Amino acid sequence: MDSFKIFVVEDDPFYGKLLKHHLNLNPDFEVDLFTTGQACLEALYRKPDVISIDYGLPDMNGGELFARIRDLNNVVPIVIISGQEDISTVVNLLKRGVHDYIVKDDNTKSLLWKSIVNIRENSDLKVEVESLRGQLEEKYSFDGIIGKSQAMQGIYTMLRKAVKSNINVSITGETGTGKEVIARAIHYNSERSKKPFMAVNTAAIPENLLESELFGHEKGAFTGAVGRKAGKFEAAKDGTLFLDEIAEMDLTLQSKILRAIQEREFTRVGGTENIPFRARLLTATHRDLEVRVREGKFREDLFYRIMGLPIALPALRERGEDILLLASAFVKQYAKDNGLQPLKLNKSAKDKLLKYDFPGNVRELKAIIDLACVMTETNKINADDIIFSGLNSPSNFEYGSKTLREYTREILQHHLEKYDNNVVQVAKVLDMGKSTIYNMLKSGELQSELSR
Ligand SMILES: Nc1ncnc2c1ncn2[C@@H]1O[C@H](COP(=O)(O)OP(=O)(O)OP(=O)(O)O)[C@@H](O)[C@H]1O
Repeated sequence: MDSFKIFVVEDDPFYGKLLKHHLNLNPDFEVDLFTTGQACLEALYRKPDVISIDYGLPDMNGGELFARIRDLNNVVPIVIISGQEDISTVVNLLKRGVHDYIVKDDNTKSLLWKSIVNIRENSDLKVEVESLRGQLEEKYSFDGIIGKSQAMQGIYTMLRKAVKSNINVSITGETGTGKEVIARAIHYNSERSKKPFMAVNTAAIPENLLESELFGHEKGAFTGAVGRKAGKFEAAKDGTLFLDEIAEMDLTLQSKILRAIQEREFTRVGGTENIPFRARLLTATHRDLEVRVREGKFREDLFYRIMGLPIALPALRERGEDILLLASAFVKQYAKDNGLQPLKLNKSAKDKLLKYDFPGNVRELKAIIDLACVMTETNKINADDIIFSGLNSPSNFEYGSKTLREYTREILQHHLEKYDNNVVQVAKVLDMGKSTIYNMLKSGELQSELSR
């Protein structure tokens, strides 16, 4: 950790040395002593991390010195040490941005120590928060979305419109096309970027728990509701709420969502209080919602409410050479994450990728590339290293007389048993959307211990 630079301005040389000696007990503290305000001002170019000022200096009082420091450096935290008689003046200085004040008595040196430790911890935290924020913004900036194809250019145009307004956005696209990536990019590039982003995959949560997950519940609302809990609508505050797989929601819940959007308020399960809904709403589905409306499975009024700005993500097979851009980025990422020498795709591997139709889209491409990086024995990835996974492999059609759906069901059933019906784990191992598995469980096509 870097040393923490402290300026102590104290005209009494004995007392100054006492403070310096005490603070120097911390090996991370680097303390400089000044006996006049002027000397401190002249040293400001050395960028102290904190300045402690004695209020009664001979050449200017603490208030003046504070003001002159602020002219030159408007961030460095300042602590003022004063006698009893100056307290009211110093308290006023707190309102003008002085960080802390300490009355001169026997406790001064330990109080100063505590105050400086506090300031330091906060500044470390600030740096951490800023860097995390930076990482998030980088990850979900438009630059983080890979793709130059004509089809993606249209998406960027819509994205630019989405980030400039507050309109609801409905994202559609096959599984694995990047709907969540787009939702995050909208949030992190909008003026709400510093506010919460709450994502809920409505298909991944059992129906009987979903209402409470979305709207929260009061204590005792149902068996197991031991305390009051805020739902995602509340936790999103004035940030962004992303409802993924919205088409899967049942009709009763759809009407509750409609009320929250229309009236901009909702109630917790088991509660009566109206809670305001202030977040921006983004939704996504891999289904054709119009068809669901025609089938009577999705409310028409809700459909129009959430539609807002529709963004329809193209399937990967419609993005031409973006396949190679994404593949190269995933190869680079894999090598970086695993501390390997740079890896490259050779021409035969690229040709093989371009001929495949990627039913699992970008997610599937990533899984194929990760596997290829494991398979290769050199720093080149060849066609042989590109293996289309069990679920989507074209060769599977050639075996026996089963349909791909039947093979999928068998593989999933096997994995569910192997992983104790842990859907999240199975989805991860097979690198497929959780919702597909949940849907097959719901429809009875798959069986878990829980549903048997
Ligand atoms: N344009 C892109 N650039 C970089 N990575 C992408 C892009 N699109 C998708 N990905 C990556 O592909 C994977 C799947 O993306 P995501 O989860 O957003 O898809 P989805 O459409 O929401 O899937 P599902 O329908 O299953 O919920 C993620 O690892 C994501 O980071």
